[in-house]
Amino acid sequence: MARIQLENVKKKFGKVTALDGVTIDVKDNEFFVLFGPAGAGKTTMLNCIAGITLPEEGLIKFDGEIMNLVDPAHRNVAMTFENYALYPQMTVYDNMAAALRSNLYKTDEATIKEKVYKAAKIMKMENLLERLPSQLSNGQKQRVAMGRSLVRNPNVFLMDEPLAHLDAKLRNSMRTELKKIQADLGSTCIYVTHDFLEAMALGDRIAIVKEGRIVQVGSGDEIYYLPCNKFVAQLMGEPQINIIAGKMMVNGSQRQFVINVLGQEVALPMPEDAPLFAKLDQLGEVSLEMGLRPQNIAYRFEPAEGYFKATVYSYESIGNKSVIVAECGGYQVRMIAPNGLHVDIDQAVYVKPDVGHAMFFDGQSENFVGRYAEADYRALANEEA
Ligand SMILES: Nc1ncnc2c1ncn2[C@@H]1O[C@H](COP(=O)(O)OP(=O)(O)OP(=O)(O)O)[C@@H](O)[C@H]1O
Repeated sequence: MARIQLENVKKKFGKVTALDGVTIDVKDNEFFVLFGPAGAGKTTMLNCIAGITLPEEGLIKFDGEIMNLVDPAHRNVAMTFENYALYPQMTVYDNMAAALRSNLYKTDEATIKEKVYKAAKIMKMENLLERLPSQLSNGQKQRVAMGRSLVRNPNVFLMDEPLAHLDAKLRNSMRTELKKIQADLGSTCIYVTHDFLEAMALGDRIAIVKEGRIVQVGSGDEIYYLPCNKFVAQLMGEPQINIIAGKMMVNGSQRQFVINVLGQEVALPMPEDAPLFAKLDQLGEVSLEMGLRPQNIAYRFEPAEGYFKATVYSYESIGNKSVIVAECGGYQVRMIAPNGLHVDIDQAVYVKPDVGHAMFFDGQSENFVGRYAEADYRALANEEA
């Protein structure tokens, strides 16, 4: 297993810049997640590490050794592709054994058998070993592709959305299994996903990728609670964080976040947080955006003090919970609710933002300015580092 580094790696495809100076340092034995929107450059990063794609600039290092000119077969990486890449004419057993039988590894058949059965057991597919890929479901093919990586002892596992085609239940159990396997094998793993929960569950650290650049690297908690900008805050969370534009004002000794509701100024009283206010004061009276997670907006169906009247725009289940989207004075706010409520579209709902959990972004640059209880979250992030 190995430490994997990319230093200022650049890759263009024609006019498209896929990687625009990527630097990452993945520790030995780390589970490192690449998370970002489609087309951000995640797969290209894996391909550069595997040697399938040659970057125009920058270095790829394994344990400090420059690999740029080492061909893929000699990098000893195990890559699991989203499209499985199985040999159609070979049984599952032979697919899994293929790499070990190659000239490069020349493993004896008894060892191969032991390794294939061990991987098949982990992947819960001992009963599939005699089948051909055409006789497998997509989810089963995916497990074979993963199993094929597991039989090797590679420098690094590169996994490109390996669980994407599995149904939700299998995906959950495989996710737990994967993390366990990685810990047991003591392996370095670089894992691409679109799925926020998967990134949070698996990553020792997560790198946020946007337009060929690394925007932020940190533990899941660090990125979730202390996102470096609005883009990261919006990416990290399901349902997405609420963003409300406004200005911080002082009224006597009371801070207020003033927002515009249908042409009227509405002031939200802000609880005291001296370090946060000091940061905001430094900025002066600039436009801000307040980020408030859906779980930090309370709702009820009868009027109450401190609650704003809104109407239900949608009520939708997202698995084990639901999201109520409410419309209030031109704003749409997302809130978490239990499944199975009796809620009608357009009915009245009363909402109350718990602004004591807010984070703030500069309205112009969209960079993170500060948040409530920031020191506590920084301490949590340092503990995890
Ligand atoms: N072989 C190629 N030829 C031309 N353009 C490419 C090629 N491979 C990738 N690109 C482009 O490079 C950019 C990065 O692509 P990449 O596949 O790395 O993104 P990604 O983050 O993995 O996206 P997804 O999550 O959709 O797989 C995209 O704009 C893509 O269209």
